[in-house]
Amino acid sequence: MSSSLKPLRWGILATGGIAETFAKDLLRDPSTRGVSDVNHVVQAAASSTSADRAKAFLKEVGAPSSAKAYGSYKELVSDPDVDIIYVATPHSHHYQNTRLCLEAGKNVLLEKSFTTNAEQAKVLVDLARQKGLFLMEAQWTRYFPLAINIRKLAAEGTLGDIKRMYADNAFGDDVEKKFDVKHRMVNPDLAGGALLDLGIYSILWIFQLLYHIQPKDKRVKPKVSSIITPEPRTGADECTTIIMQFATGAHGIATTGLRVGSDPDGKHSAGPSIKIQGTKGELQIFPPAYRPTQYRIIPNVAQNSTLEYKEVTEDIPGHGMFWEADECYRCIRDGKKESDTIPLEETLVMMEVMDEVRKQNGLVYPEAIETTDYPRDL
Ligand SMILES: NC(=O)C1=CN([C@@H]2O[C@H](COP(=O)(O)OP(=O)(O)OC[C@H]3O[C@@H](n4cnc5c(N)ncnc54)[C@H](OP(=O)(O)O)[C@@H]3O)[C@@H](O)[C@H]2O)C=CC1
Ligand SMILES: O=C1OC[C@@H](O)[C@H](O)[C@H]1O
Repeated sequence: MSSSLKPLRWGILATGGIAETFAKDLLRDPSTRGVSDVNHVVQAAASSTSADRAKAFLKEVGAPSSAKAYGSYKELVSDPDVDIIYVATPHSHHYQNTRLCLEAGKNVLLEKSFTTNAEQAKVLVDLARQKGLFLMEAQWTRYFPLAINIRKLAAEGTLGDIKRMYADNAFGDDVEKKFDVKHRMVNPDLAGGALLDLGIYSILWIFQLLYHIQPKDKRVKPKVSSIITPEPRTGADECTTIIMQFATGAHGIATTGLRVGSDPDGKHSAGPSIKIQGTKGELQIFPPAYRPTQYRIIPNVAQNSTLEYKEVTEDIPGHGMFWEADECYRCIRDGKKESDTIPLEETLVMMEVMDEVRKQNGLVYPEAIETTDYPRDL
């Protein structure tokens, strides 16, 4: 597929599960999602394991034969033909890897959660600003048309004043059977645990409505109260519940966990996992919170709401990661250094909330991955 539009030449840093999904989405024809103003190119991929691994990755995702395969991240960031790097390593590595990219003058799309703590996030944000580079946290769900529609109708007051939200993103796995103690989902050395991996989606849904669409003076860090139950083998957080009170007075209750899930039978029998409760009505979103396709609106009859009950389904033509990539394309084309949909300031506040949750519960990761020292071998 050729395009007359200027290409955005992507470098993929790491060759794991999500890197593969992302690269495949990048290579989808944009017209299948009704988009005609972007031109993504997979220019190169790097694996810290070997160049062969990067080569196999490029083949697997269907990249053009001209795409370069590197056996180290350093080689990737030195490639002058790469415009932007997608960092897809575990959370523990985000700070070191992204700093490597920024120091080399590359724009970055960084997987969630941005870093292990807010201090690291601040260093990256300051560095990107100082160097005039584009930097964005890959909160892909915010770019779904479904999420854009929900933010819009809430901002227009369709639900009335939003007073409370519940948001759950949890898996119901047999943890010991599914995750070896070294697995990134439970391994503290990789900043594993429910909070940074899954809980961030519960928090991001609450932030979209109770923070992002609010007037500027209401966009301040919420009060936070939380509890964590640790995973018995590793001490990573296994079940985490957070209550936030925002400047509007609204409450946001974010839950996450590894052992009891949002959608136990995978058929939505357990109902919605996100509830946005306004004075005129409630909007409910069905799981999974990270890739939702269905919501419904329920009128609040006690307040004579004129809202009508409505169910909406929005299918996704692929996995859905291309929408955040399209945002990167447009921002870079237009000379923007960050996205309005997840501003760096909001990423920092979300990181501060997660720091607070960890502090309240004594959850610390190893010093090597909490430090802002650079460079550091992990
Ligand atoms: N947006 C989304 O829907 C999803 C986002 N994620 C996020 O993406 C990131 C990666 O997750 P995922 O792809 O599932 O993870 P994987 O374990 O599948 O892949 C991580 C990759 O990182 C590289 N890596 C470098 N150092 C290490 C190390 N010490 N241990 C393990 N891997 C290392 C490896 O690639 P190589 O050998 O090539 O260097 C590895 O394949 C996380 O931040 C996670 O939160 C994950 C799943 C879904
Ligand atoms: O971001 C994510 O969304 C999907 C989950 O499967 C994954 O663990 C998480 O990292």
